[in-house]
Amino acid sequence: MANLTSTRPVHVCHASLNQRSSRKSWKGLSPRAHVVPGAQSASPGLLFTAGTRGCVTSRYSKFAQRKLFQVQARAVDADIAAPPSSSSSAEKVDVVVVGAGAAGLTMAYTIAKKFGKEVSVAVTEARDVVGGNVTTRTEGPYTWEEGPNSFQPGDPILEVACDVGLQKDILLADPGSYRFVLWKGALRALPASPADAVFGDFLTFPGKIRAGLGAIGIRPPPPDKEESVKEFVSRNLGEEAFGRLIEPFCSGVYAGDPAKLSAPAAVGKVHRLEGLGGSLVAGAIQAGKEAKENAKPRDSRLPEVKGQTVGSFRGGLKKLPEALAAALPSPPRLNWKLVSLSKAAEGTELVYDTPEGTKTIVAKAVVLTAPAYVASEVLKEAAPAASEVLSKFYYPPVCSVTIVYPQSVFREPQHGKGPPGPPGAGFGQLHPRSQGVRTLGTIYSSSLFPERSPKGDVMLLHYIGGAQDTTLIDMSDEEILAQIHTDNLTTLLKPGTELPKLLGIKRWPKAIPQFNVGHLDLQKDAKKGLSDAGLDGVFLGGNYMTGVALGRVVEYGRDAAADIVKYVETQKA
Ligand SMILES: Cc1cc2nc3c(=O)[nH]c(=O)nc-3n(C[C@H](O)[C@H](O)[C@H](O)COP(=O)(O)OP(=O)(O)OC[C@H]3O[C@@H](n4cnc5c(N)ncnc54)[C@H](O)[C@@H]3O)c2cc1C
Ligand SMILES: C=Cc1c2[nH]c(c1C)Cc1[nH]c(c(CCC(=O)O)c1C)Cc1[nH]c(c(C)c1CCC(=O)O)Cc1[nH]c(c(C)c1C=C)C2
Repeated sequence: MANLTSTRPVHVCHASLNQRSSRKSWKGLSPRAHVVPGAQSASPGLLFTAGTRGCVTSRYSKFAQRKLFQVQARAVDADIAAPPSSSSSAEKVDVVVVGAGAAGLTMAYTIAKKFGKEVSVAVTEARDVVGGNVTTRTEGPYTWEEGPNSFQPGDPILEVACDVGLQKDILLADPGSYRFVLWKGALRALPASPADAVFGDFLTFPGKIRAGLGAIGIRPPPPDKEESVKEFVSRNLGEEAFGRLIEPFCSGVYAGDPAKLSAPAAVGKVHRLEGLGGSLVAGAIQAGKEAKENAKPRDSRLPEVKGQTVGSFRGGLKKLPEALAAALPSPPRLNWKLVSLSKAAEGTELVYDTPEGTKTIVAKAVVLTAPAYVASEVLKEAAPAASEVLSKFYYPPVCSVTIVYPQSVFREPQHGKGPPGPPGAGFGQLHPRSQGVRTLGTIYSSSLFPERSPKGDVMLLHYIGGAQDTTLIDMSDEEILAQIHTDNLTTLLKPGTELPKLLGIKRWPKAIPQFNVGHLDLQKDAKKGLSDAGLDGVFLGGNYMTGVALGRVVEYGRDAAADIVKYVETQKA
């Protein structure tokens, strides 16, 4: 059996968009294979594998290629931020955004849209595809996500989606989509509201009393140190609420370890409430008042968002990065891997490894949206202290596994809300580490977005691995599939159900940055390290700085664009 490890390099095909130096060269196909450290490895599914191993190009939709081609042609004609024809002369650009994930593309799009006349912007991307963690796949009648499965439909991400023409493609899942937690052999629906928590059977009677008293402030006072999520929640709401509610939540957002995650950094919105009102309940009332006072009129293009819904796009999440990339005045430079940064007379010099050799850009401002471990590497020479701090952000491995069972193999669950898959309503289920199931959680993909798989098929997305199970990634595809199926037999399936159809296993050797105790200090120290090295024009915009939610990185890209432009203007003055 193949034993794929986290250190396995990924060879990225180049035979797609090649959009550099000269008018002629974009058509050229470079045969050179390129190793991209930090790029994520994709294991092809056992079902649809032919010819796709290691070649990400095939996943890039023809539509997006055509769109980028059109934009490319426009950009070349207008000579917008066109790179120099000679590799020896450094190109000059006002803002370079490193990384064409959701954050970088939103940042570049916003700068171009709002400030495009005054400020030039270029996006550079190490891989041959845009989207970063957002990697939707379509094979035959199935469409599935390998990274994020959906987003919280906050106004910023919805507004950006409308701006780039996706208004009609926004999908909001059934607002009654239950989140289930496995507890003592049964799946139990997570309380959807405080009233549910009080009157439902998710917590025992003593557990409810403890949580209720703690929430109104009858609990030990905050200690004089940064608490972990486990400490903070156990102190405020009791051990039971922690184990049944918050421990699985930490898996479902960070794939993390709640004994290590920092309360102020990882669950800042809840942590803040205690300080705001003296207790969680008083703080929530105060925060509600503040939110009402600060509410802005809502953009009329945005859909109404009801209940516990989550969002995506027709065709999958990748539609957003593709639409952002297509709306840029000059397309992202794919296969441009940043290797180093240094201070230059007119700003910051960026050195790239590209299929045409080494290229250099000098920028007034640089926004690094690549992961912290990449930022650490490229800053080694120019800012050793910042580089050292950036190497400390921890990203555990996670695998995402999408499979299909026929509807007939599911048991009728005790919760009475129907089995996964239409017409059963549900978002998915989480498995606390204490419950003896290795899979972290399962998204009911075909319940959430039924048009992504044929009727009668139940498509499930599993996440497995994380901060408390780091050796999972060393297992073979067959072993991972067998583990997922065993776990499904425990939680969902009729005994004797046969192995499912496997659509794909995606290995994320470094998945999600952990906002562990000390995270806020690391963030401050990383910024200070840059400033001490004289790199004031280099901005850290990765999700380890902004927050991990997809909606949050888009919000950052949109809202921080003005600050970057302001900085550029001070440099031009
Ligand atoms: C398995 C998984 C599940 C998730 N589930 C959810 C979810 O359900 N909901 C949710 O809201 N969020 C989820 N997230 C989190 C969310 O997807 C990410 O936080 C978000 O997509 C990060 O976007 P970004 O643009 O900040 O970074 P990235 O997407 O990491 O983009 C950074 C880009 O930088 C590029 N790059 C790297 N090195 C270089 C270099 N040297 N030179 C140039 N470019 C470089 C990368 O190739 C990449 O394209 C999930 C994440 C993972 C991994
Ligand atoms: C089990 C692994 C993971 C699942 N999703 C993620 C991981 C690591 C990543 C993730 N999920 C959410 C976010 C965004 C958080 C935000 O602030 O918007 C991220 C980065 C959303 C989310 N998913 C679940 C919950 C409870 C949340 C928070 C907000 C919400 O209620 O929607 C639950 C959940 N996540 C996963 C599963 C299987 C699952 C089941 C109920 C997968």
